[in-house]
Amino acid sequence: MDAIKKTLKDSAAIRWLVLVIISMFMFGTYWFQDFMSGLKGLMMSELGINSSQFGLIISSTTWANMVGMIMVGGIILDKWGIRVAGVVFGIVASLGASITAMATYGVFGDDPGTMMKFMMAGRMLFGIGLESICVIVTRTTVKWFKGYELALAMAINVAFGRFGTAFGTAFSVEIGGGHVAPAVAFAASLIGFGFILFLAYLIFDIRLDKQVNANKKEGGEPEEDFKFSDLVKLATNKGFIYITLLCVAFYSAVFPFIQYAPDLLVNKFGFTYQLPDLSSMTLFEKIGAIFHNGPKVTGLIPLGTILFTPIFGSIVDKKGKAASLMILGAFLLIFAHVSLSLFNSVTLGYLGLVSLGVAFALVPAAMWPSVAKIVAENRLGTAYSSMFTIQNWGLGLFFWGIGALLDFVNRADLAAIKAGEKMYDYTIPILTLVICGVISIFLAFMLLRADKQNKYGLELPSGVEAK
Ligand SMILES: C[C@H](NC(=O)[C@@H](N)CCCCN)C(=O)O
Repeated sequence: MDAIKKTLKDSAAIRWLVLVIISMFMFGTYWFQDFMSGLKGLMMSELGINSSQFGLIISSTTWANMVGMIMVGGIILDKWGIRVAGVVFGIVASLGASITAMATYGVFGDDPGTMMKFMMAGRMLFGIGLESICVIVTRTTVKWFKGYELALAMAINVAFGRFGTAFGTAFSVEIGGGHVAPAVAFAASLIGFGFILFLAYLIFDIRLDKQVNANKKEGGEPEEDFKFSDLVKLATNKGFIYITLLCVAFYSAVFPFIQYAPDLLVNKFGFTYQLPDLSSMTLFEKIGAIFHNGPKVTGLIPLGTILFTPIFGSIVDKKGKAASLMILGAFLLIFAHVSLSLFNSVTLGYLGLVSLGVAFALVPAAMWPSVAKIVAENRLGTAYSSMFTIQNWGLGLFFWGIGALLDFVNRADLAAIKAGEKMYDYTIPILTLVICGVISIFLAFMLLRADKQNKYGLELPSGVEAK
C-alpha cells in the first residue's frame, strides 16, 4: 500500500486560515440575527410598530425552520456536500437579508404594514440560511480539524458568531446614524461579505477533496456519511431527547432575552439607547455613560462568552462534569432572570447579566461536545440539525411571545408608553423565562441520570470511555 500523502489540512497555518475565512460567515449571520435588539426603540418610533410586532419580526427567522428547513439543509449538505449547500444557503441568506433591508428603505411600500410584511418575509428567508449555514460551517470545521484542535476550533467558530451578536447589538444605533434602514443595510452587507469569503474558501475545499480522494485511492480511510433515516434512532435515544429539550428550554431563555435586554435596561433601569456626546466627558464619566447604555451593556454578554466558552470547554475536556455544569448553568439562568425581573436594584441587575453571561458560556461549552458522546459520529449531522430545528420552535415562540406579553401586561398604559410618559413593565415577561430555567434544571438532572444508566461518559474527561 502506498504511503498516505499530506493534505492541505495537515498544515496548521492553512487550517486556521480556513477557520477564519469560514467563521466570517458566522459573524455576519449572527450579527443579522441579533442586531435588531439594539434598535427596538428606534424601530418602534420610526416604523410605528409595537412590541408584539417587533416580536413577530425577530421571530420570523424561525418560522421556516420550525417546519423542517434545517433538516432540508442537512439533507442537501449530505447529498451534495459543503460546496453546493454553502452556495445555496449563502444565496438564500443574502437574498433574505437584502429583502429585509429593501423593505426598511420602503422599496416595497412605505406604510408600516407593507414594510413589516416584507421585513418578515426577508427575515424568514434569511433564517433558513442562518441555521443551515451554522450547520454547514460546523461541518466544515469538523472536516478540517478532526484529529487536530477540533474543540478549540469549534469554540473559536462560535466566538466569531458571538462577536457578531455583540457588535451588532452594541453599535447598530450608531451605524444607522439614528435610523433603522442604514443599520439593516449594513447588517445585510456583512452577510454578502461573509458569503464572498465563503466562495473564496471553496478553492481550498476543492483542493482538499482532490487530495483526500487521491489518498483514498491509495488506501486512506474512507469517510463515513450520516443518513437521514437515522432520525428514528435518535428519537428513541433518551439522552438525546433530554439534551435536545434542555437545548430548547435553555436557549429560549437566552437568545430571546438578549433581543429584549437593551429595551429592558432602558425601561426598567433608566439606561439610554443612544450614547450622549462623550467628547467633553472625563474618562470615568465616559465609562459611566457606556455602562448606562442598554445596547452596549447587552453587547457585553456575548462578548464575555468569547473568553469564557473556550475556558469552560477546556475544563470539560480535561475534567469532564459536563452534565453537572449544565445543572449549574441552569441555576445561574434562574438567578439571572429572578434578579432582573423581581428586583429594582441596578447592582443586582448587573449581577444578573453577569450570571446570564456565565451560563451562556457554560451550557454551550458543555452541551455541544456532549452530543458527540451521546450520538454516534455518523449521526451527528442529523443530530445537530434536529436539535436546531426543535430549538427554533422554542425561539420562535419566545422571540414573539415576550413582545406580545409585554404589550398585553402593559395594555392599560400603551398610549402613555408611546408618548414617552410611562415605561414598559418587564416583570412578567422576564419572570416567564424563570420557568425555562426550572425546566432546564429538571432536564439537566434527567440527563445526569440517563448518563449514569447508559454510560455516555458525560461526567468524564474527553477521550475517557465510561466502563
Ligand atoms: C452553537 C449554537 N448555535 C445555535 O444555537 C444555532 N441554532 C444558531 C443560532 C444563532 C443565534 N444568534 C450557539 O450559538 O450557541
